[in-house]
Amino acid sequence: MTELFPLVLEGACTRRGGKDLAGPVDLRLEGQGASIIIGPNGSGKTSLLRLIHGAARLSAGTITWACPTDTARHHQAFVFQRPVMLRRSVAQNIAYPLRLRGVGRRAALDQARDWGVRVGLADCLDLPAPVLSGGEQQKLALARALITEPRVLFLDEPCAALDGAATRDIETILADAKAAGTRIIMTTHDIGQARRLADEVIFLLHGRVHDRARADIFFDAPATSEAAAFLRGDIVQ
Ligand SMILES: Nc1ncnc2c1ncn2[C@@H]1O[C@H](COP(=O)(O)OP(=O)(O)OP(=O)(O)O)[C@@H](O)[C@H]1O
Repeated sequence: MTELFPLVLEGACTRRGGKDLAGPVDLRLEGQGASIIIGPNGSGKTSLLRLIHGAARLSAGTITWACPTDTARHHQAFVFQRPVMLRRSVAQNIAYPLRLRGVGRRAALDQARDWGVRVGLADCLDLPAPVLSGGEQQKLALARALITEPRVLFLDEPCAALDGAATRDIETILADAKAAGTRIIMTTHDIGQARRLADEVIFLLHGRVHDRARADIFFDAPATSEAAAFLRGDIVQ
């Protein structure tokens, strides 16, 4: 199996309209577990995630996977805060990435139905996807991402608009994916969620990595006063 990691960022920046959205960032990511990116509003969490995934343009520095970048991209999936639903059934939505990869209609739909059941959408598989609730749409988005068996799953605030029950279901799906070997790189505003899911925390401030530590160390004894203040709920600028 092709090795994707370590992933190494050196002086990586992304700019838009003459403004640095994130960077410069130096980061080395190994191939296991869940890295959770946290930080104040506007600190660059989404921009960094998009940059690593290849959805934002690298304006300076380098991002190097252990394999060719195209190969790494093929093994990634990205889940957005507000998933885009195709005007098709739930099962057809979940099957869509397999169809794009050339899997036949029947085989893709069979797998999609399996994934739909796994994420708790068994009763909705034949409904039009746009009628689902926010939590159900996010479960669909996860099934649609996981059906390609990505080695790396990027998630940008996947539970931001969800209630507690839907959030718990999504976190269970993510924990299962991690246990099955999927590398998770995710942003969240929710410190409790970061505590529940993180193996390591990357704390951003002004587009840069201000602190990074194993999750237990970060939450018990953050190394910087800004991270400590953020965890207390203070406004950090
Ligand atoms: N398309 C864009 N064009 C110009 N500026 C942008 C764009 N997207 C984001 N920004 C700015 O870049 C900075 C980083 O934004 P980003 O969304 O990455 O931060 P964030 O930490 O994810 O924020 P939030 O917690 O509010 O979601 C912010 O100052 C934001 O206003």
